[in-house]
Amino acid sequence: MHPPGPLLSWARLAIHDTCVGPHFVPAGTTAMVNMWAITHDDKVWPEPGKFRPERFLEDDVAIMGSDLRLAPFGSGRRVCPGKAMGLATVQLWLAQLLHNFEWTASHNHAVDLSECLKLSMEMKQPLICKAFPRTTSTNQERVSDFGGFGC
Ligand code: HEM
Repeated sequence: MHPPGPLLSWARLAIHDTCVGPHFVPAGTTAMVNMWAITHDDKVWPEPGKFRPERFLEDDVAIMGSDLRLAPFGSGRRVCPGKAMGLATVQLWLAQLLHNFEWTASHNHAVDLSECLKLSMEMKQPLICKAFPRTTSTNQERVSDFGGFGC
């Protein structure tokens, strides 16, 4: 829903006249896929602005490129060749962070999911949260305020 690369692909050049749905695309046209617009279109995703991860339990959506409602790695012959590695790496980071720390929002900084469009999609406001190690006996010792990246 928040594609890290909002403009999915680098520019593509139509080398022949062609049609995409009802749209005629003449040869020589440069085109880009705006994945951000697709994932924020309420005709495609009900209430796209809401953080509702359970939507993926209700509707099984393939993310490897065969379902164009959500294709963070692109699709077709130029699909990301690192998609399996990317998924495994992100899942490993996330699992390790959740396994080793308990996370809470910072009292002083509310979670703000606003986005800032750059070459990649960044958070407008840094995500500030507190991490408590799960391994300490009290489990209450504050380790750090973790500041994510923002614009
Ligand atoms: C979460 C991690 C990743 C995301 C979200 C991602 C996303 C993307 C996207 C959207 C494209 C453009 C696809 C298109 O044009 O249709 C792409 C292309 C590409 N990615 Fe990734 N990628 C990730 C990880 C990786 C990794 C780990 C590697 C290599 C080890 C990699 C290598 C490439 C290459 C070489 C291309 C260009 C493919 C081509 O133009 O033929 N990516 N990636």
